[in-house]
Amino acid sequence: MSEQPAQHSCSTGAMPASAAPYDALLLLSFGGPEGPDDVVPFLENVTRGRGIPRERLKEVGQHYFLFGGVSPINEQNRQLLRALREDFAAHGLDLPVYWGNRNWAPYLTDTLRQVAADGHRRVLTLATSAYASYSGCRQYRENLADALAALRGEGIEPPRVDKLRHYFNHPGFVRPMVDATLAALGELPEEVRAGAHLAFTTHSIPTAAADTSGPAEGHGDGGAYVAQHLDVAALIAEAVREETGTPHPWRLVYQSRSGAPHIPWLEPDICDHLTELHAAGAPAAVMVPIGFVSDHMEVKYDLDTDAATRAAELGLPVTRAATVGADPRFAAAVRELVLERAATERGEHPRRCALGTLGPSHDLCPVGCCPARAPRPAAAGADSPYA
Ligand SMILES: CC1=C(CCC(=O)O)c2cc3nc(cc4[nH]c(cc5[nH]c(cc1n2)c(C)c5CCC(=O)O)c(CCC(=O)O)c4C)C(CCC(=O)O)=C3C
Ligand SMILES: [Fe+2]
Repeated sequence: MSEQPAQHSCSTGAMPASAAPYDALLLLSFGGPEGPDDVVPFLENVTRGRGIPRERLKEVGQHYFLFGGVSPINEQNRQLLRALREDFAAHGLDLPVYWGNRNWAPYLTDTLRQVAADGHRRVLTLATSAYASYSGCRQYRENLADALAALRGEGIEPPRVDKLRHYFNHPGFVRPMVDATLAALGELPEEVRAGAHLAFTTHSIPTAAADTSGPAEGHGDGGAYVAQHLDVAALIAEAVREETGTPHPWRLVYQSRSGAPHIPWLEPDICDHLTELHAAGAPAAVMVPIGFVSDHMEVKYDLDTDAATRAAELGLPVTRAATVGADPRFAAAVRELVLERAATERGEHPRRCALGTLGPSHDLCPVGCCPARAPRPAAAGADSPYA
């Protein structure tokens, strides 16, 4: 797919670069350890009250120690922050960008305290998860509610917080992944390239969470999480076919499973899938981590180390496509989404850009969207206890 920014853009040229009524953007992410001493406290933060088996935690700790105790995710977010600030400045959008995490410094509550101290009253949130699910959406909304409650407890009047719609099907998210898939195909030996399978991969979640992902009225169709990923996978596979003239077989597969073995999670696992592909005579595969926004630990360990080792044992040539990371097209997409939502909040009717079959996602998560097993207050949705 060629680079045609004008065609990719969903904002009209005449649209003023005004984010009003918003006065700040919050980049909200997972967080990760920055050294060996951080690993265990980080994992304690992640798993507090979440019932993850001890064996799994030891294993995950080892993944981090293999990389010197440093997760790539914080550096990825620093790069995304820079890309967003550069893009906003280049387009005359005067909107400060803050960064806060769920599980490690800079912690969300500290960031929102600073946002309030800087005098900002309406904050729009960009979460580093593109899809609907409890882990990727409502849990972040619960974290926002907790942070707002903490500020109230300190006598600080917290800002009003909204969250950008899911961006999985925005061209600024999909098109960099098309290019990355083409690049990863190009890294395969030429003689196996044309027959290569595309393994689109995302985080496995419990099937019960997948089935109830997205708005309550959509439950029953298998949930928004899988449907959204299938739409993105089909878009990328089709764009790759147009570009290469070759229809590469593809499948949506899963990785990074945790939880007790008797609880069903989404399958097949990427490693089992590679084994099956090899047994079925596939000459090669490209792993495309569409479920993730940056090349963080789930990508660097679970794909580049674990799945790559399995492929090497099998003798199956495998490459891995890059995630969008700080791609300027993704930064531009965030700007478009900010301007779109700001216009909607002002009562205007902006163009809402989306590729694929599902259409643009909702701005406000309705009541019952991606429900938690144990209900807790969640901000930035129709059931938010905050104005
Ligand atoms: C859907 C989803 C995303 C994608 C959306 C998003 O990006 O939000 C995601 C991202 C990430 N998950 C991450 C790390 C971990 N996730 C865990 C555990 C879990 N993830 C789950 C789901 C997801 N996770 C679930 C259902 C669990 C089990 C129970 C629970 O806790 O809900 C655990 C505990 C041990 C383990 O089970 O592996 C860790 C350490 C990191 C940081 C990587 C780094 O450091 O670079 C990132 C970006
Ligand atoms: Fe996770």
